[in-house]
Amino acid sequence: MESILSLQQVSKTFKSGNRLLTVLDNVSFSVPKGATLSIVGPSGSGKTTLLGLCAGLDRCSSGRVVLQNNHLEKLNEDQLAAVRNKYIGFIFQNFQLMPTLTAIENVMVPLELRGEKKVRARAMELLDKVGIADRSHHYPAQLSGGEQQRVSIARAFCNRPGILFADEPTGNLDAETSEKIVSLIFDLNKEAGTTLVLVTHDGDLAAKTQRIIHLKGGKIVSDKPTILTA
Ligand SMILES: Nc1ncnc2c1ncn2[C@@H]1O[C@H](COP(=O)(O)OP(=O)(O)OP(=O)(O)O)[C@@H](O)[C@H]1O
Repeated sequence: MESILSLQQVSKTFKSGNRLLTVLDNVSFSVPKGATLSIVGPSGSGKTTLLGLCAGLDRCSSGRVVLQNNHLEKLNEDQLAAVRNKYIGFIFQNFQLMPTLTAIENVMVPLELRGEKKVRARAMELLDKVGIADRSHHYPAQLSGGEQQRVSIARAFCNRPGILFADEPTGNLDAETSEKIVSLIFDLNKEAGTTLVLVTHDGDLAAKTQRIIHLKGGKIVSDKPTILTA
């Protein structure tokens, strides 16, 4: 099956004083279009760093990241931004909404950057889909954590991304809100055929994806299909 994402021998090192810290060590895997995948592992194992490299938010020290036939290491910052805008949605654990913009404006920004027309109507449609159309004129500080996460999901889906990366999408939410957010992500995922790559500490959430990659000390220690019970 065609891959939307492929990593080949990816390593990431950081300088710490005069020492080199290897955070990702020779990581390789491919993700077929439309698949769902979780990346799990202990704190500090490199999960967030890996997601950032896959999404073109950061660059690897060696190796290759190929996303939708684009070799990310060969792109300059503007080209990377264009690839992110065209193919990628990203949901952060701490939402990362712009505090000075209302909910609807937060969703409109990426649409405007793409030069789309009727952006307000489209943003409203997305807020409606995630169930917070009635909060569209609230600023992030006036929204609960779950509501902010819904806005960030609407924003992540606004460019109809081929692939969605979510870093602990339910990490800051209570159990009930988490459940709603998870079904929202998987529903939107099914509807649009979006590939889903999640980082999570939540075993139940990981078990909902088709495959689980386990990282330890920056290396893949297992990469297996999930045994789906439902
Ligand atoms: N910019 C940086 N400079 C130096 N070290 C960094 C940098 N970013 C991350 N690291 C280190 O890389 C390691 C992996 O961090 P990362 O955030 O990817 O782990 P994680 O698996 O996502 O952890 P958690 O589950 O706690 O979020 C950590 O030891 C961290 O301190």
